[in-house]
Formats: sequence, C-alpha cells, structure tokens
Amino acid sequence: MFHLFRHTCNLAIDLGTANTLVYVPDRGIVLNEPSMLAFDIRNDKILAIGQDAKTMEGKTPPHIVIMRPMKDGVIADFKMTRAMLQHFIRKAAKRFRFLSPKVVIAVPFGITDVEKKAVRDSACHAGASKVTIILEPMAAALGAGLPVEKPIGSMVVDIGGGTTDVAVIVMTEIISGCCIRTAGDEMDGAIIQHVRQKHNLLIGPRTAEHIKQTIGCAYSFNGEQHAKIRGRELTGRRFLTTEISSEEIQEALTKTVETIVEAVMMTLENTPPDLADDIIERGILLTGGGALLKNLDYKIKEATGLPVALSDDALTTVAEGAGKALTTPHLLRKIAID
Ligand SMILES: Nc1ncnc2c1ncn2[C@@H]1O[C@H](COP(=O)(O)OP(=O)(O)OP(=O)(O)O)[C@@H](O)[C@H]1O
Repeated sequence: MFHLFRHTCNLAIDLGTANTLVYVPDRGIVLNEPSMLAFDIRNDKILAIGQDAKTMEGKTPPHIVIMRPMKDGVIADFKMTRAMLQHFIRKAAKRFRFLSPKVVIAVPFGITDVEKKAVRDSACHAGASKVTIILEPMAAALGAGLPVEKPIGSMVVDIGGGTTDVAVIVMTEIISGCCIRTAGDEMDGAIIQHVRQKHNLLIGPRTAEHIKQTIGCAYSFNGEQHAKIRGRELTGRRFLTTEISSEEIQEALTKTVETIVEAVMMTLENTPPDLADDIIERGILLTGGGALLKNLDYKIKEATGLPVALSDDALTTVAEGAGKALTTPHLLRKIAID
C-alpha cells in the first residue's frame, strides 16, 4: 500500500539569502531554515545544512567554516548553493514522499542569467521534473494579496537579509524598481562596527542580529531601551559585559535605513504618473524580515508621505506568494522568467 502515499506533488521555494522556505499546496510552509552550511575545509566535506549549521555559527574550530552561499543577494558559491537547494528539496519531498515534483522558485530581483541557470540546474539535479523561476517581489505581492493581475499599480518593498527589492507592479509586470544589496545583513554589520568603535568590543553576527531584533529601531518614539551585550575586548584579552541603548543602535543603523528609503524614493520617481497615482492612494507594502526593524515603516512613511503597511507575516509572504503562483497555472505562466 506504500505506493498509495507516493504521488507527484509540487513545491514552491523562497530561496532567500538568509532563509529558505518550502511551501507545499494544502499543507502550507513545511520547511523554514537558514540558508547556511557548515563546511569542513580539512576534508572538503559538508557537515550540516540549514538550522543544524546555524546552531554552529560562531562556535566552530577554525577548519569548520559556516557559509552563507547566497550572501548579498547573489550566489556567492554555486557548488554550495546547489548542495543546499538539493538538500532542502529532498528533505521536503521525502517528508511527503513526492516523486519528481514540479518546483517554483522565487529568487532575488537582481539575479543574473548564470545564477538563474545554476538555480534551475540544482533543482533539476535534486529530482525536480520542471523548474519555474519567479522574482521575489512578484511573489511577495502575490503573497500579500495585492491585485497583481489588474490594471492597478502596487508597490512592494521586500527587505531581506542580503537585498532590498523595490518594485512597482501592474498587470503581472514589474514596471519600475530596483534591487540594492542593503538589507538585514548590513544592519548587523553596522551594529558590529558600532560596538567595536564605541565600546571597544568584538561581537559576532549572531549577537548583532539579536541586538537588532530586540532593541534595534529605525526611529524611536517611546524612550530608550537597553540590552546587555557580551564580547571580547578589542585591545585586551578579557571578556566584558556592557550595556547598549536603542538610541545608539538607531544611530548605527541610520545609513542603512537611509539607503533603503532612497531606493524607495528613486523607484517612485521612475514610476509613470498614472501608476504613481494608484500608489499615492493605495500606499506601499513592506515585507521581508528586514521590514520588521521597529519603526522602519514610519521612516518610509515620513520620507514618502505615503501610507505604508507591513505585511501580516513578513517572513513568509514570499513563500506564500510562490505557493499561490504554483497553484494558479495561468498566473505562473505570466510571471515566470526565462
Ligand atoms: N524582528 C526583526 N527585526 C529586525 N530584523 C529582523 C527581524 N526578524 C528577522 N529580521 C531580519 O530579516 C532578515 C531575513 O529576512 P528574510 O528571511 O525575509 O530574508 P531572505 O528572503 O532570506 O533574504 P533576501 O530577500 O535578501 O534573499 C535577517 O537579516 C534577519 O535578521
């Protein structure tokens, strides 16, 4: 009777630089793991992928390297990206005993043709019978329920780990937009830099990300918050604990926030007037994990003078949208990229 449970089913994947999510129709998101690998350079071997690799971050001996193969929104390491994608596809497919799934993959807006081919080949190698590639901002718009097929302009700002994609969409086309390599990772880098310079302390990306998510903000309304941080003295050998304030973090993140705001402003400037009119009326939708930085929506609202809304579940909107595309063939045909 085993064969009764084996059937061809399809998967939608949000291949993000920070997190990879896999969506299965009728089941929802079945896998959500960091886009990370642990690699042993002594014997050229992958030791762990996804969450298992993340738990090792910052805690490995020198010969084990924790890698983000899609750092900065581009495929920095083709071989590792392929291994990671194959692992996630096989993990999701095995869980549900799928045979040769059809796969829809959402990739960053700025992806090159060579990278697209690498993504396609990797998925085929992992057993996919057909691979369709769509762009993350289009998937985000779909996931958030924006009227992408209608002659109504919608604006999406997807702030991930490596990239921020800004797009104005109408009738399933991206009319104007840009992709910048400024997003959550850069915020973490700015925090590391700040703690180094102002507190003479060395902290890792894990600590920086934690600070960003707990007391980080783009604008402060209601008083300062504080957090304790531990790190190694830059000029010395001691491990110290110190306190850091939300105001300091806000200051450290100013440049990153301004760059994101500038990308939004630039896209608005390049948007045809009639579509701009729709956006003035309907506002801007923020999505992606980076959009969860406190009061970033306020900063964008302040700069543009437009209504700004944060999507309901910013970290899963792209995967949900890719899933919607997977289950709506006529729509998928329109938004698929070569
Ligand atoms: N509460 C939070 N506050 C601030 N940042 C957050 C929060 N939660 C998650 N993030 C950040 O969101 C980023 C990951 O977002 P997401 O998973 O949408 O990216 P991704 O899709 O993998 O990346 P990309 O779109 O660049 O391919 C990380 O930088 C993470 O630190």
